Amino acid sequence: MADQKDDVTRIPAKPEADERLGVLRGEIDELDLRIVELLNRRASCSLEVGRIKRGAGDCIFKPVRERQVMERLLVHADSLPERHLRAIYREIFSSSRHLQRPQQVAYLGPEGTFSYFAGIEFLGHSADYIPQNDLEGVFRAVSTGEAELGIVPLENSLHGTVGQSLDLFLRFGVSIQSELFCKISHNVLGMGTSLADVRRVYSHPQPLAQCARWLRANMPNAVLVPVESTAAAAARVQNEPDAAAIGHVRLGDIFGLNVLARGVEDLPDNWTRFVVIGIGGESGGGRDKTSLLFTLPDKPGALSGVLDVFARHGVNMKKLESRPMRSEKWKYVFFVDVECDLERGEYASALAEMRERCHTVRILGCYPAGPSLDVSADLGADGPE
Ligand SMILES: C=C(O[C@@H]1C=C(C(=O)O)C=C[C@H]1O)C(=O)O
Repeated sequence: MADQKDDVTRIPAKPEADERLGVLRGEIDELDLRIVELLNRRASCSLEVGRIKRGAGDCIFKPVRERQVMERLLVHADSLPERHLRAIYREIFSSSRHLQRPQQVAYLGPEGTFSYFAGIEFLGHSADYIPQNDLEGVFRAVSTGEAELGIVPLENSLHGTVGQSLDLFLRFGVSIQSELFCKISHNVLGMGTSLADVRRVYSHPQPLAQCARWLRANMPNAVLVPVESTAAAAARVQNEPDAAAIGHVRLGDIFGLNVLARGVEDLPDNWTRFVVIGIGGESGGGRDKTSLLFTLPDKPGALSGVLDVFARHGVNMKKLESRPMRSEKWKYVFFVDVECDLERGEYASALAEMRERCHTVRILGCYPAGPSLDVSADLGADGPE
């Protein structure tokens, strides 16, 4: 009781509260003007950086620099939660890049795929997102210059490599500029209101695989139909009341569908690693990962010889994958991720040794280790901190 009374006495009387609100709002108005003035000054600096980059034929997107800017500022996050500061700066960077040169980002469309949300979450709203019908379209758009950047899924924590993405690196001379890890959650969406009425479930093969057990247990009679993307599945379902799509929860808003079941992935810790592809990339320090591919002579010890080069030079290998070469049957190309910048001077002799042992070595990109982002959040349901 005493507490309640104290609470009541602490609330200022109405005229007093109004006066205080007026003062606070006056302060906010003043601060906003200063923020905008500073943002304008920042934009002018960025425009000049852009002119210098264009003069030198340099790329616009500098993920290492962006990470440095962000890390320096996060130390100062105080009343503003870190997550909010990151979101604000994601948009400042997005605007800044756009001012330097409007950026087209190709992705596997249509709007509403996980690639789309990964792009927005990482590169912000000032880029122009150009949907492509398939992953090949994303690589092609970047290699022809139709898009400055592309966003492609490379691997999933439950289902491994997206083989098609790796294969496309063999056909297109694009490089990896950055990576990001996205938490993925799947939902069943349809025009109806009950799972029991669903006869067909459309989705991309990856989500169908990631939800296989749940689907067998909860929709045993539905036929699973693989299609080009999760959002393409949602588009189809608009005209088929006895069908459902599996994908991002916000496909419901985009395509006017009901969410029939949420979080239907077989294991909740479901992450996809995406990479941002472009032509060339950022040079200089601060890059802590390298992706490369190599082909080997057909003789005993060829692969172990390359792995030995890594071991002797203290290079930590994170991933090794072989894919068919396609141009020659029963020949393979190896894709490797290592935990260092292989273009740095200290690894020059390791690279030279590798080149001696391999038929071909191609560095796909050196880039900063990527952030982990939750792209699955239903923004409407995103509560306070
Ligand atoms: C301003 C620059 O260009 C881009 C925008 C950045 C920013 O707004 O801080 C940082 C890196 C680049 O992606 C820069 O290279 O410094």
